[in-house]
Amino acid sequence: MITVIGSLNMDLAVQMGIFPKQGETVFGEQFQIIPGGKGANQAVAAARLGSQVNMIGCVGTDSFGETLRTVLQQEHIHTENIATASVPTGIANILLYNNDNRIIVVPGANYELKPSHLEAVKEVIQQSQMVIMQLEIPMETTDYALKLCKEANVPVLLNPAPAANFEMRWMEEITYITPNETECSLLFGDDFDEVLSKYPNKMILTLGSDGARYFDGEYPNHIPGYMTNAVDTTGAGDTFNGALAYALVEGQSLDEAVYFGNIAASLSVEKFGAQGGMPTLGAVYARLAGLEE
Ligand SMILES: Nc1ncnc2c1ncn2[C@@H]1O[C@H](COP(=O)(O)OP(=O)(O)OP(=O)(O)O)[C@@H](O)[C@H]1O
Ligand SMILES: [K+]
Repeated sequence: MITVIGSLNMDLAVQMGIFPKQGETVFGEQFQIIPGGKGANQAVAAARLGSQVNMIGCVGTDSFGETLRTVLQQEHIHTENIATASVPTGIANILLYNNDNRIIVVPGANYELKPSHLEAVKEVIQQSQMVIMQLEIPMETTDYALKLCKEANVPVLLNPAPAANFEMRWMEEITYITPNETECSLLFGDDFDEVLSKYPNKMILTLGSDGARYFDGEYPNHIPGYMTNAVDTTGAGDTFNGALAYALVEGQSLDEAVYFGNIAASLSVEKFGAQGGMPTLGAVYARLAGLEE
């Protein structure tokens, strides 16, 4: 069982041809309501590959909260440990204009996920084979989750996004950390070779279409990405994290698991949306088989 402790958001995306000025009202071209949040996305990525996934998070009592639960249930994710708070469900308001995007995130219920809730579902967390986290929940909750995992020796995969919510002292408690280049520069510095060599077999730096790198204790290791025609890279990082966790729990080596993560993420960028493009195990194996021919 993989447990994800993280955010659930409803993404509200408006596509527009004219951006409103102050005080102005304009007509938009398209509106979409899309389930998201890094926590929920990574849970879906792992579940679609066949992992048993337990989601721990917090939604509001509104209809978005209900929908987000239902969407996860349809992916066979356990939702009984998702708390409900009397504040609105987290949302991301996405304004798409002229190939540009402006995003406003209101964390809402995600910030009501408190250590007391983790304490209440402690057994589930401590019986997991791996816990996946990101940083869209309160820092005190991340602290508490790491403490519970350490107590029970549960490996933790942490995706440090958004980077501003990261604490360096967590490095000792984390088993794997998966920054992208921006997050790595911000938190650890620009000299990636040096940074990676400090955290052997622990830090996996993702490089977009170039794949990912890590230091294996002896040598730097670059696992190239799978070249494909990207339609929408939203959710690539989330797919990579979910797939990496799936593969590690299945007993793959770090090398194999990163490769598997790259392949899964490459499939995700071929389709629109974050959760929409996440592949099944069959799709990943089909691409792997194609590579072996
Ligand atoms: N254009 C692409 N083609 C193939 N694979 C890709 C592409 N973009 C991303 N990937 C895969 O997704 C992984 C994560 O991508 P990236 O390093 O951009 O993370 P990210 O910034 O967290 O992603 P995002 O925020 O776009 O979801 C990469 O390691 C790679 O495996
Ligand atoms: K996508």
